[in-house]
Order: sequence, then C-alpha cells, then structure tokens
Amino acid sequence: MVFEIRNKVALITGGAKGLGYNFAKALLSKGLKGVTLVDINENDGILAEKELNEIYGNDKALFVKCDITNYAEFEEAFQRTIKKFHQLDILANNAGVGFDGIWRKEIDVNIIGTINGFILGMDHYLNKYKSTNEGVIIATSSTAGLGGYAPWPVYSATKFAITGMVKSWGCQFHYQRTGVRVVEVCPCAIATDLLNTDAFSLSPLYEGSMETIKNEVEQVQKPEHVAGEMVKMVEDAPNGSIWVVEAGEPAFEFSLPKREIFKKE
Ligand SMILES: NC(=O)c1ccc[n+]([C@@H]2O[C@H](COP(=O)([O-])OP(=O)(O)OC[C@H]3O[C@@H](n4cnc5c(N)ncnc54)[C@H](O)[C@@H]3O)[C@@H](O)[C@H]2O)c1
Ligand SMILES: CCCCC[C@H](O)/C=C/[C@H]1C=CC(=O)[C@@H]1CCCCCCC(=O)O
Repeated sequence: MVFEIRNKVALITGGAKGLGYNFAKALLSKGLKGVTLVDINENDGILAEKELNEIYGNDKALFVKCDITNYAEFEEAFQRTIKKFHQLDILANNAGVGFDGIWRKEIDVNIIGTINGFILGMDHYLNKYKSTNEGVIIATSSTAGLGGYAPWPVYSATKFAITGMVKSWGCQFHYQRTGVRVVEVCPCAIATDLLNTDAFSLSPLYEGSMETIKNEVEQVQKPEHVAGEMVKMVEDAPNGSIWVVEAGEPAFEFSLPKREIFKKE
C-alpha cells in the first residue's frame, strides 16, 4: 500500500538549502501538513522557513537551528516538532558535509549526526508520534557509499556507514517493533553548494584523483529531480532498500549480493 504524504509531518536535516530544502518543497507540494527544517545554518534556515510559509501557507514550516552531532540539541528539534505539529511521520537524515579536507567533520556530521537521527527517530519519536501505522526514515548516502571513490576516501567511508545503518535499522525486527520503514537514497552529483568547497582533498598527494572519476560525475543533476525521486521512495520503497539517482534519470534499486553466492563449491 502506498504511504500517503498528505497530512503527514516531516523533519528534514540539512533542510535549509540544497537537497533537503528541495525535498521539503516536494513533500509540501503533495499536501504535507508541516515540516521542520533542521540545520546548523541559521541565515539560510530562517530564509527557507519564510519562503516555504509564503508558498505553501503560514505555519507549514518551522526552522530549528541545530547541530545534529549534538544529541541533546537534535532531540530538542524533535520536541519542538511535536509541540508545533503534534505528530511526526517522516524523518530525512539528509544533512551531510564534504569533502576530505575536513575529514574529521565528515565523520562527525555524516556518521554521528546520522546515527543520532536514527536513534531519535526509530526509538523515541517516529515510533510514538506517527499519525498512522507507519513512519518512514529516508537517509541520504551517495553513489560514493556504494563503491570506492579515489578522491574522497573518508567521505566515501561515511556514506558506506549510512548503508550499514539502513541495512541494519531496515531489518524486519526493527520494523515490527517500531512500524518505521527505512530507505536510502544514493545520489550521484547534484548541483548544490556542497560542490563549492575549498576543502576538496585530504592532502596534495590526492591531486589528479579527479581524473579517475570524470566520466562518472559528468552529469550533475538538479536537486529538484533527486527530491522528486525521494518522495516516491517515501511512498512505496521496501524497508531496507537502497536507491540510486544519477544523471537526472529515474531512480533504480541497488541490491547488495548475499555473500553465499561467492562461496566456492
Ligand atoms: N551535492 C551532491 O553532489 C551530493 C551527491 C550525493 C549525496 N549528497 C548528499 O546530500 C546531502 C545534502 O547535501 P547537499 O548537496 O544538499 O549540500 P548542501 O551543502 O547544499 O546542504 C547540506 C545542509 O546540511 C547542513 N548541515 C551541515 N552540517 C550540519 C550539522 N552538523 N547539523 C545540521 N545541519 C548541518 C548545511 O548547513 C546545509 O544546509 C548530504 O548528505 C550530501 O552528502 C550530495
Ligand atoms: C572536478 C569535478 C568535480 C565533480 C565532483 C562531483 O560532482 C562530486 C560529486 C559528489 C558530491 C557529493 C557526492 O556524494 C557525489 C559523489 C559522486 C560519487 C561518484 C562516484 C562514482 C560512482 O558513482 O560510482
């Protein structure tokens, strides 16, 4: 059965701009009741809240300034969501940073921040405050989380970690105890500010590594496109499933093989 977006409430990390902001718009266009934009960037967050309330109607959007690596601060964002909207059905663990010139921060935000979101979402808020029998967590990884990536080994590792979270929290055991479905989106390059960084490489030794990937990342896609595909995943992607979105094309499902198939007879 398709999960109805209408009248649901979402919390989106990294919602002040880029993919998160576009995902908020895509959900609101489908009749979402309300959205909390959680972001460390106050200027863009306030602007985003104002813009969404102007387009979709007052009181649809709430911005909460928060660093997702801080569990207590992140929990406050959930509490403020419940206080304002009285329910929570969709969590997008979307905030992330790149690239490896800031690799310790990548680990903090992309791994610890995402784990905080899963614990708060699965075990404390979506399980209790979903308005129907099912809630959904969508986590933003990357195609760099499905295969090795020479230019940014640490970024890639943090995105592989998200795949581990989705495969684990996306097990039936957790669905049965919480009623929360878990899905992962793995986009290739998207035209957002993430790409405008001067923290590209871990060190000058990595110079030239971009040459190895030119073909794969040539077609930078629009955030609106990826956001639209994410809405479809929220509607009906199976629990624990992983979806690739690249080159502005429709999403396709990616599966990890069972290790038994590699066993020599
Ligand atoms: N842009 C791409 O090419 C691309 C490709 C694949 C995956 N992704 C992933 O998409 C997600 C969204 O990135 P984007 O491209 O929209 O980038 P973006 O920089 O436009 O947006 C990321 C948002 O996350 C917020 N953020 C960063 N650290 C935070 C923290 N500690 N707490 C709260 N918010 C924080 C930022 O302030 C920003 O608003 C990321 O997880 C990124 O890794 C991006
Ligand atoms: C000089 C050109 C620079 C281009 C940079 C490129 O746009 C970056 C894309 C990445 C940005 C964040 C990601 O997750 C994206 C990860 C893409 C991972 C691609 C890995 C290859 C693959 O898809 O298998």
